[in-house]
Amino acid sequence: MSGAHGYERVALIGLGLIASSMARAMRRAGMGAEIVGHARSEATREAAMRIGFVDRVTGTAADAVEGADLVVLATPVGAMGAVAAEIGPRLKPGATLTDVGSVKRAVIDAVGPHLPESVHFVPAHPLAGTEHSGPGAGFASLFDGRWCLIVPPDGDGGQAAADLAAFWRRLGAKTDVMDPDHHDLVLAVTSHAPHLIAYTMVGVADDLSRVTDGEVIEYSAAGFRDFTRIAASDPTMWRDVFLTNRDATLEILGRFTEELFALQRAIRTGDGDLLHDYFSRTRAIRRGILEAGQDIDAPDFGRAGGR
Ligand SMILES: NC(=O)C1=CN([C@@H]2O[C@H](COP(=O)(O)OP(=O)(O)OC[C@H]3O[C@@H](n4cnc5c(N)ncnc54)[C@H](O)[C@@H]3O)[C@@H](O)[C@H]2O)C=CC1
Ligand SMILES: O=C(O)C(=O)Cc1ccc(O)cc1
Repeated sequence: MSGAHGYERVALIGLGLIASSMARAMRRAGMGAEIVGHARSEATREAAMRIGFVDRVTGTAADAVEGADLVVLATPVGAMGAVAAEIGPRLKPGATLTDVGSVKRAVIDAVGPHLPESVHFVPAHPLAGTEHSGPGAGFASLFDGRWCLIVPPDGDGGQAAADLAAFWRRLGAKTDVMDPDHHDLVLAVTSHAPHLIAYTMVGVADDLSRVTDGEVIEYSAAGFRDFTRIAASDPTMWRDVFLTNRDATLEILGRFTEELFALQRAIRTGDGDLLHDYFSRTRAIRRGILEAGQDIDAPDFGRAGGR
């Protein structure tokens, strides 16, 4: 490594949306690092070279990490343990290994045991993405103004974590440090449960549209269109998120169903006050976020110009 956050060679394992966006953002920032990529399929390796966001590609993950100062696991979370087992013995002493997975405790447990003492393990999670996947889906500005959470297994992660945070800031992100279990609970509320709800709602509408001959989709209003966007997200990635963040997701979904039943009951019994109070509370939350000046991703149809 040369100087603060000056990784000279960066290896990206899994060349999809996130890895290709990172590579593009590195180039945009003028980082001179050599970018080596590994993808399992020849077609993905060829696409990465053709698009030009990597300097070279390798047929195995172990070859990609040779001599790399920073190694980024950017596969679905369920694949990370096996990749770590393969690359562990080939990692350069003093290198930093990170990941971009949406779940952190399961990744720490699956990856950590395969790493030599001489390697710094600094898990991370950029809170930015889209419903698209693959090497062609990435773009350099994906992380601009978005959080990247640095999630060291113990404590603050020391200098390696500070260097990784500085690297993410050069990619355009804001950074913060978070404890792994807290991360998984927060993300279960803000991302994982909402995705499951979107998947379910679109599934229900799809069942219904068979009955009504497509009109659910034809006349879908904005809210439902947002659900269809989210429910178009990568099936492998999201299967792995739910299987690996099982406890936190089930905890949040349990609370969600309780509240849903309470609202369902209010509708059945005609309890308009309960419904009105509930919706007033949730409206105040949204307004509070906007007044605090925080970026909200979902299009705001109440404001001119949408987003
Ligand atoms: N898509 C999103 O919006 C976000 C995703 N993430 C996380 O980033 C990671 C990557 O996600 P994306 O880039 O969106 O996925 P993607 O599907 O675009 O790319 C992942 C790539 O990894 C490859 N892969 C799977 N198993 C592999 C293995 N064993 N060895 C090598 N490559 C393998 C896949 O073929 C695919 O090309 C996931 O862990 C996800 O949880 C984090 C933030 C946002
Ligand atoms: O596209 C969307 O709305 C997202 O929610 C993107 C996203 C997906 C998974 C993550 O771990 C972080 C961000």
